[in-house]
Amino acid sequence: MAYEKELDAAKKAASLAARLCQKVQKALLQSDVQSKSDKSPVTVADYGSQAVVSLLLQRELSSVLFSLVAEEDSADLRKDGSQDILERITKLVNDTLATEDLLKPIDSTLSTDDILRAIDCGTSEGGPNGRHWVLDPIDGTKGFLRGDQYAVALGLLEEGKVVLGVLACPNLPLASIAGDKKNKKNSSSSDEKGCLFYATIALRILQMHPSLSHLKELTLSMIYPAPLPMIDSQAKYGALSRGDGAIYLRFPHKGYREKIWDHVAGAIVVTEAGGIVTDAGGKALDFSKGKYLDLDTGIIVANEKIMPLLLKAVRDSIAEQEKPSSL
Ligand SMILES: Nc1ncnc2c1ncn2[C@@H]1O[C@H](COP(=O)(O)O)[C@@H](OP(=O)(O)O)[C@H]1O
Ligand SMILES: [Mg+2]
Ligand SMILES: [Mg+2]
Ligand SMILES: [Mg+2]
Repeated sequence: MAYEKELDAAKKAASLAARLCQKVQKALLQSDVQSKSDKSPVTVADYGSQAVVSLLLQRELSSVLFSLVAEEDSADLRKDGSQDILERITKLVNDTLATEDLLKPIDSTLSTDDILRAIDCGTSEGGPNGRHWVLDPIDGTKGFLRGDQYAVALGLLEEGKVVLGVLACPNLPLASIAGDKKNKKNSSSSDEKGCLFYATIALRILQMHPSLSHLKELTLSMIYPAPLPMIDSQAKYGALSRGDGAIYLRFPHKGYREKIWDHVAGAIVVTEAGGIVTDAGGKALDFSKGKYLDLDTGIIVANEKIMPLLLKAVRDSIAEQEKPSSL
């Protein structure tokens, strides 16, 4: 199978990073001193997750050329007064790595400098040539803070195309989130949470992986339309890929520039499940332009039956809004 080694490494990295995030989210929710405006636990988890993925991918793949386009960088951690937070992140990463029975064990305790370096491996600009890993260490920061949905989203670009994606969604129920009673009645696992979606190009049949026991893996099939509750992060792409819903429309405010790490992993998970991801003009997303997506108006995700009608409805609606008012 193409990308087998890369997929194994990516699943392991995203699962382990998700474990780190779960630990921080649990502590955040249990903390008496928690205040809604306190963003520091998110920061710790974002940096920690990015360091874990960066370290794991490099150890498992040991390739000379390693390019990672990731959301976070270490600039703030290098400023005066950041030593405490950096030490917290370093401990968190070391503790997380120590819990894993890694094929190639991380042999020594990592220093704060090792952590800074691992985070800064993610400063690649991406682009149309070669291989680039793309990481959102915590997608859905708002959901994470609320104790709700978030995802560790990791993808691989080859010559500008997405060839692999992994979405670890620790809080996403295994059962459909569509409120579909028929679906839930037959499921003994409706209270279980934690999903790992993954796809490589042209891999449609997915298997269980025993070493990833804390996140269940899911076979993808994008078929059933149903209304979904609002959820944060690329867990939306995961939910659509398994048929919880059939349409995802994302129309940010004018001038907002979408980043590739918010869509790479989700896009391949959906397309390999038989769905389509385009911009409002019906063009496939182009991940080859660097960190940002250059797209027309918004992002539309649907299955192939609905897509033509949906695109027309979106275009009509945009045209209607742009019509000069008769008043
Ligand atoms: N005003 C805005 N419009 C659209 N997307 C935004 C936004 N502000 C932030 N985002 C991006 O949307 C992502 C969350 O997506 P969603 O809204 O689907 O949960 C955020 O990822 P992070 O949480 O990784 O920063 C962030 O990159
Ligand atoms: Mg994001
Ligand atoms: Mg993020
Ligand atoms: Mg962010």
